Amino acid sequence: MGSNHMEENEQAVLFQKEGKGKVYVSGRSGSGKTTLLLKRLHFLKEEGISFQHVLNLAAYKEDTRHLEHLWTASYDPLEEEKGPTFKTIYQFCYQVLHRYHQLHGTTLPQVSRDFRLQVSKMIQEFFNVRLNHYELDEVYRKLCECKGSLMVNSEIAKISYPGIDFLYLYQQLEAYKQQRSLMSYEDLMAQAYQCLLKEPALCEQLRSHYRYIHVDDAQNLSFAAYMLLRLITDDDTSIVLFIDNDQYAGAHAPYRMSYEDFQAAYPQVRKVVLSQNYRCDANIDEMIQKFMHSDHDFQLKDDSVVRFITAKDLDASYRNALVLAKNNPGMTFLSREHFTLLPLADLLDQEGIPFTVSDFHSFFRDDTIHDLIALFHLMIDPKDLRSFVAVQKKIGFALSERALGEIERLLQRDDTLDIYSAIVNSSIRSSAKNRVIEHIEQIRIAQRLDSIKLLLYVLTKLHYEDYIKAKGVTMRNPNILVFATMAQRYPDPKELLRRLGELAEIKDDQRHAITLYDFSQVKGKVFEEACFLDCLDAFYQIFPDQEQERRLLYSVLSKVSKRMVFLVAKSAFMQRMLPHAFISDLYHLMKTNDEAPKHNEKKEKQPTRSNLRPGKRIVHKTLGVGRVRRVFLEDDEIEIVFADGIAKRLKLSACLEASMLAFR
Ligand SMILES: Nc1ncnc2c1ncn2[C@@H]1O[C@H](COP(=O)(O)OP(=O)(O)OP(=O)(O)O)[C@@H](O)[C@H]1O
Repeated sequence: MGSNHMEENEQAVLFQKEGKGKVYVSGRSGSGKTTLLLKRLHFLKEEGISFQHVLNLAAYKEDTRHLEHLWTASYDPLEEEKGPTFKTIYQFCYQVLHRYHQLHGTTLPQVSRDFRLQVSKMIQEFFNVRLNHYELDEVYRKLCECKGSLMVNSEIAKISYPGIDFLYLYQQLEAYKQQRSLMSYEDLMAQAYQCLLKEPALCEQLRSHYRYIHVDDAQNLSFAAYMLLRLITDDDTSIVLFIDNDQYAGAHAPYRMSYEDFQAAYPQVRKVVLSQNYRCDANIDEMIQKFMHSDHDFQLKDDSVVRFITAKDLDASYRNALVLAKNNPGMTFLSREHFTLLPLADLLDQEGIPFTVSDFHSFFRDDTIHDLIALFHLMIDPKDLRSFVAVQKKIGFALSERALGEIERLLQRDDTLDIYSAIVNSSIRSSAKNRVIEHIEQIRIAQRLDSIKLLLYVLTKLHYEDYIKAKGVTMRNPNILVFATMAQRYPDPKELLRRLGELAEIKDDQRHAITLYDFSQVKGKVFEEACFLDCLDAFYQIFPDQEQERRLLYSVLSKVSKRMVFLVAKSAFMQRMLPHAFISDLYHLMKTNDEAPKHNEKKEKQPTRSNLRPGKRIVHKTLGVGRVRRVFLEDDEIEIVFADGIAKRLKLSACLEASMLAFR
């Protein structure tokens, strides 16, 4: 009661006559920030302020739609009046740039979402360094940060990354974009700011037009965006940030604006702190608060709102999801990675259970999957020249274009030949021929293998694994595990290919009951009941920076109000799987709660090779506090994520012998 009353008093700053002032509204997920924003807009309307002079910014398009929907539902159910408009910061910056280029008669560059591929090529070309998916992600984020934080060259030059001259890379990327008249989302914000600096008249126009600025989910803004807002505000402009710095902020160089920084930018800022969680069940709220803040005083009353279900393998885990879907038509299924939804979509489709899945076709666009499908086609049909051409270099056959041309002619002339007999009959150099001949017998035997054995065969015996390894893809990668799950489900390779073909045709726009989303699609959505499909370490290796991963999981968890289920599998594709460290944390948090006070006070045992398990909180004598992420007993290594979110691999025996580790 007391705190509610306090909050009301604090909120009153948002409802002063004429609604002026600068306010920093900070509140965790579900604390009512968006609700308060809408209430404030309604208040301004009642005060007679025209929405024309109000700029409402949100992070994503999905959020703007959600806000429009909420406004109509709460304040204008009959849709009688023109309501407030909501824009993303990117839309706003684009409009600023558009005006600027119109004034100068220049052409506005095109916005392109992602330059990752280009950056990867540049790194290979200039520094002869091949980065895997995660390393590339890290470098790309740093590049984005340089732009979003308006860094000057001398600051960029201080960034170090093994084998890469960072400033040179940054400058090359800039030159690449400029030559092609392209820009990224970070450029959009930085350029809009720079254009306003150069064009005071445009700045003044915007300043006198927008007298009220609201930013929902302000944790997503970049530093450049904040600087831009600074330019279009004066002493009389009201600017209100609604912010939760715990939540995952998007990929476009987010800047965590603290209250102190905001205060430094604007004198006389007021602060409103919202501390309730109106959305989630109290026990879920306890769990997510403890998950984000280890010092939170954890008080759990009922752990039944959160369930963990372990299956013997990944296929069985998806079957558990199917049972949940049958019994709970209102349940939403969430996955960390987009295409890990595919095996569930397959089961739902088989059972005729209506579902909606938004574009899991990335699975079919994935290079490795493309190759595996071609390899399977080739194994089933040794005359399939198209598939052979697509993969032959990747499995070390390395036949020249000329040789392929000759094989094609031989096949056309004699339809009793398959590719391998054509190669034997051809005039191709014997060294090249022999590379294929040594496999022919086995390839013919492989035609009779079941899908899983065939997958193993192409990966190991045909050495496709060597090819993907060089690109940083291992047998534990989600795409391989999903393919293997489907292979296990459809033992006949022909049937497997047929089914994958069918699934590739499933359209995105089905309007059905059960919904399947990956984490990136959760924006602007809330759920009563959710099942987390792929809670495995192998599926969560997305951000090298674990703090980001934690924030992302927190943002998703906090959108589930009543009940959640986590699915874990013990194995996949004959490999032992581990639950992701964060899911393990949640599990231990919920399950050990009963004994927690007594148990925790007892001194933990000394760490040993057998009790150092993923999720354990430890202290390292020199590196400080951290959490065990993985233990590689065979390699005598332990991977620990330290407080700064960076994972380090250490020699396990050295740590134990020198008593470097203790449990927390
Ligand atoms: N004062 C309140 N009393 C009761 N319910 C509230 C109150 N404020 C908000 N709610 C409800 O709580 C839920 C969460 O509110 P809201 O979406 O505004 O939170 P939020 O802080 O914006 O969350 P997020 O950061 O996750 O977007 C909504 O269902 C909303 O209707």
